[in-house]
Amino acid sequence: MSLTFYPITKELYDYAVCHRTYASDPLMQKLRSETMALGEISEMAIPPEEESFLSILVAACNAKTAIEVGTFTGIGSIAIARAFPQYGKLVGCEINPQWIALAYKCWKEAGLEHKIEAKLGPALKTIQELEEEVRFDFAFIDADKENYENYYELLLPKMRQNGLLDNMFWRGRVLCSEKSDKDALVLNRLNDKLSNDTRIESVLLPIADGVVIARKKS
Ligand SMILES: C[S@@+](CC[C@H](N)C(=O)[O-])C[C@H]1O[C@@H](n2cnc3c(N)ncnc32)[C@H](O)[C@@H]1O
Repeated sequence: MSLTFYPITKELYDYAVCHRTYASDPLMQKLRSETMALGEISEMAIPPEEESFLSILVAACNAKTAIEVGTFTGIGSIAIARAFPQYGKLVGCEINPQWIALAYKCWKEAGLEHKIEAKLGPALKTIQELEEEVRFDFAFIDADKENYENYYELLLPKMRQNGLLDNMFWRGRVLCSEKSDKDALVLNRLNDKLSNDTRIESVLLPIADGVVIARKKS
């Protein structure tokens, strides 16, 4: 097995972030500065390269319906919704009304409010209450880690094709699964499960905080 990889530096990371399409998109820049102004909690937002990655993935698989579990201030939802064709629909699950209010403002500014339906409340309940026949082309799981496996199991039967799970490195803590670190244990167990799950084909990519792409097998 090849062990070839190139360790990333801050300079190389910044270089990568600058070298992408829409790197200086004014709407995203504005939303990012409003998110940063929230202080430490802004760390929850997906990084710029992941935002572009999401858009490209959604467009590449021609997704028209999607669900985001954990919407926060809306960066991921905008990245997904603007990659849709004319009639796409995203369900955005979020527990905190303050974040949804901020996201909604930006959806309107982006002219995407008709493509995104915010579902306020615990995402587990939202997903359980979806109509039986609802199906998604794409899912982005990015909320409370303790429920990641539940989100995965509930959404898999509803998926037509691809899904993405964020924070699967949990800032490196998946490597040292201390009993006290429940989220690291959950994610470590889920990484093991996903790589052996015959229902999907998956890869854990070393970008952002570790991103799993899972393709549902037909
Ligand atoms: C990492 S952030 C999501 C970042 C977002 N996807 C983005 O594009 O920037 C996680 C979000 O999940 C929300 N959240 C946490 N637990 C939740 C739950 N049980 N149900 C719904 N949302 C939840 C948090 O309020 C937070 O906004």
